[in-house]
Amino acid sequence: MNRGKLIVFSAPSGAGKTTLVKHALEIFKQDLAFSISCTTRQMREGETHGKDYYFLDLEDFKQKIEQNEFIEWEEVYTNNFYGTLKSEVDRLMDEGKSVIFDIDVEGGLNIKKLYGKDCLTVFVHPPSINSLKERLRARNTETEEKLKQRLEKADLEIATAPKFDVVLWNDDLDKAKNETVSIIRNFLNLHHQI
Ligand SMILES: Nc1ncnc2c1ncn2[C@@H]1O[C@H](COP(=O)(O)OP(=O)(O)OP(=O)(O)O)[C@@H](O)[C@H]1O
Ligand SMILES: Nc1nc2c(ncn2[C@@H]2O[C@H](COP(=O)(O)O)[C@@H](O)[C@H]2O)c(=O)[nH]1
Repeated sequence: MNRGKLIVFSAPSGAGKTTLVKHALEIFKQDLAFSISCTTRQMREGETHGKDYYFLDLEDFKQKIEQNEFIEWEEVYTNNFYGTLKSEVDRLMDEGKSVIFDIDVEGGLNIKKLYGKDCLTVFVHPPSINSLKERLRARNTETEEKLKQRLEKADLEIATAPKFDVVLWNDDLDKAKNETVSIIRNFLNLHHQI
């Protein structure tokens, strides 16, 4: 069986990576699977354990770090840990799927270092910092303090864009969705009708 490839979507919070990754998963149902990360942050309304994330308490997360279960992990925001499990990626690749990741910029670049040319890194670029603020406010998932924490990192995160294989501007959402499909179709050599 052919081993799949890896596609990483990274961006500052609010740029739209989750939206675009979900679209890709709908379009490439047969070929692509989502790497479900572990996190210690609180579950949001509408999220499901084992679908959006594996929601762990800090003790369990730290145990997994000690047992070397993560390919990469980060304390992305103060007291909120996120990590990609080796077992998750192996399981999906053993099924012959390519794997798509929605992870922060450091994690994304670390995965690229590990997998090299089998991995495509996509930086989702917001039109402006102000657009991040507006989108996060409209998403209504963060307190003002958490929103500030997320926005404070955005400039530094945007500065890493040139390190990614592809920079995808997410201004007009339909256009960004179409670009997402064409980037993935090319990388996975899926030239059949979808
Ligand atoms: N092009 C766009 N125009 C306007 N709103 C958008 C656009 N793309 C995404 N959004 C909206 O912006 C909000 C943030 O998008 P999303 O949750 O996908 O971002 P994210 O990068 O995954 O953020 P986080 O890192 O915080 O999880 C969502 O409510 C989404 O519906
Ligand atoms: N380094 C990693 N970053 C991850 C992982 N899973 C998610 N994330 C990133 O964290 C922030 C915040 O996510 P949210 O769901 O709380 O809004 C965002 O940039 C995610 O992409 C991971 O396994 N490793």
